Amino acid sequence: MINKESMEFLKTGSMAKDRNVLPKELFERIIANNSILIENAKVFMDYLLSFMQEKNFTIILTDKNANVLEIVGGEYILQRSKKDLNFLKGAILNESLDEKSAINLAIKHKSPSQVCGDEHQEPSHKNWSCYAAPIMIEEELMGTLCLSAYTKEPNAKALGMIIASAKGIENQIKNHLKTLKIQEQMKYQSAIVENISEGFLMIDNKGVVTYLNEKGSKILGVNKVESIGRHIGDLVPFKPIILEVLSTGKGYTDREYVLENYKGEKFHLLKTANPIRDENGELIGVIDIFKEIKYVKKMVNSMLGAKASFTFDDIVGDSSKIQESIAIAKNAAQSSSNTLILGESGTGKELFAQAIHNHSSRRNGPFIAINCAAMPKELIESELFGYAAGAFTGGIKGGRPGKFELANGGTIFLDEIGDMPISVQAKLLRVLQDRKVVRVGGDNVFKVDVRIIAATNKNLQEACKANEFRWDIYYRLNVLTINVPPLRKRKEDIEVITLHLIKKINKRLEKVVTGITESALNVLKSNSWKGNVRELENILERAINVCEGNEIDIQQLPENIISEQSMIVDNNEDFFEIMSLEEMERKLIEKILIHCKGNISKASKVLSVSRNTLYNKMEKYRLTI
Ligand SMILES: Nc1ncnc2c1ncn2[C@@H]1O[C@H](COP(=O)(O)OP(=O)(O)OP(=O)(O)O)[C@@H](O)[C@H]1O
Repeated sequence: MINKESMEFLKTGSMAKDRNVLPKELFERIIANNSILIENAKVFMDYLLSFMQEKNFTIILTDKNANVLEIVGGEYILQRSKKDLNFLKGAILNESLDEKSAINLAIKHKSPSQVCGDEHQEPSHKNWSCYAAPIMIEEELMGTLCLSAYTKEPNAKALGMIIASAKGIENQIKNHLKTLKIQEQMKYQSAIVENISEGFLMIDNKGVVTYLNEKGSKILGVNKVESIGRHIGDLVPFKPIILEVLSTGKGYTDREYVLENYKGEKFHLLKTANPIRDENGELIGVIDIFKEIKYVKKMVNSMLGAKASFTFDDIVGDSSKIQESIAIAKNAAQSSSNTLILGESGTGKELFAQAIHNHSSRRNGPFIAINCAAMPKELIESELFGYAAGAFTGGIKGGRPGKFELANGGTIFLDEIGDMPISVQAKLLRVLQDRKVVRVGGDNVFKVDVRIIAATNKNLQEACKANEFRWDIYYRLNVLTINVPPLRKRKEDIEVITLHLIKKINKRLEKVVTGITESALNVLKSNSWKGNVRELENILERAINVCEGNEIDIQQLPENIISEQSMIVDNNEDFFEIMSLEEMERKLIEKILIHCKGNISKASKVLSVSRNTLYNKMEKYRLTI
């Protein structure tokens, strides 16, 4: 209670020196910066106030610069301390003339201090005894706590009390900071767990869900918030395998599972579950991470490069035959129907298959190619359809998806389909009919969305007649058919393909070959190309490797190609004589000249060189008519 006398004093009593008070905005900023200090100190300040019997004191809290942040005390004593000591929120005490005040000393020495009665320098302070203690966190000063009693007499317990309270505040702040750190970490952790593409489930040792992320709740078909606190067995319509980890104490990595939730949604998952143990090794829960296999496959495909790199622009050739094939293939790209590409080996069937895929709506999906002839018969089935966990000894634990599953959402290219073993064809028929795959040794049926392109250099109808290939498969594959013509039936394409391949190989081998001489090109044009474009590519690669100039010449071509040309000229004559390439060229020109009875125009036509080139060669080899 403020009595009459006291009121009188407040009106007339001597005032503390008029000292600075922080401007409002700056004070608000300082308050915000010291919010943790204030929040934790306030509890102690209120407690101290209620604990003390006498009410002739105030308790103030300052920041590290002696700015008053908080003040508590009885109403009268607050007014009095305001007048005598400038104790009010926002006051700047370090500018006090009284450098020897308890607060300034505690700040300066970072240790508790007490200043009583006449020890004060300021006259208005002399009726007070002050006790201050620094508040330190990790050796850094945060502020001070000060008790000022309106009495000259020192109080034996006051300093001890203020030191203990400052220590209490320090501990409180440390805990507060720890909690904030933990909260922040948890925020990060939950941000991570919420943003991963996998489902994340945590149960305690009784099987009760303690955490489930958004993705996990989608897969399990349950409400994320409502699941917390419920037993996992009550949430799903199947026996949760995560409970096995609780009973065995053993986790597992990347096991494959197919689950169906209460909504009837089916998920094909790869699961990893691990027990959580406390510091004594006691099992306290299980963490379960499950990812949808379709994303795993996508990743596998992108890492294995299961992509089609060629487009129709890569199919070189101006002949009407190849242009016709390209037009049919472009049409095929617009549909998802099964497609059969027929052509001799090396004609570019895979090139066509890739171009079709890249031109189709599945271009962003995988392109998976498998050569049925290059694979041991026993492996084809599991390569194509995968195998279930434990299907055979030696198989990877947990099973493996096959090419059809990996091609989901894209295209599968079955090269050399004519070589597919008859035993595997029945299973292939099922995929062709209803796009369903059953792994070897398994019974789960996986639906796949795959476009099938098959290719062969065999006559499939003949193979069907010989019971080596199933008619039903043949008819299903033969929905759209593309015939890729052999190179010998489109000789007009040889020049443009050669130039295209030279560029391509040159780049790959980092060579400087830019072209081919006319005579070398003519040799190529008259070859029969049993191995088609692949053979041409190989011959050019070999030539570029041995070419020292920047044009490929006859000398760099293999002998069998040149001799094939001379055989055409004189196929009655055995050609086993060993001779140099130049000799061979000379002999060839000589034969042609004889064959054409010295007619230069005719001979140059047969040799496919200009008259000038022929004259030059004749001069070089000293040939006359
Ligand atoms: N028209 C073309 N233009 C450019 N390059 C071509 C052309 N045709 C084929 N090639 C190239 O020839 C090589 C063989 O082509 P590809 O592998 O597609 O033939 P294939 O018919 O599938 O062979 P196989 O029957 O032996 O599997 C590849 O390097 C390909 O790029």
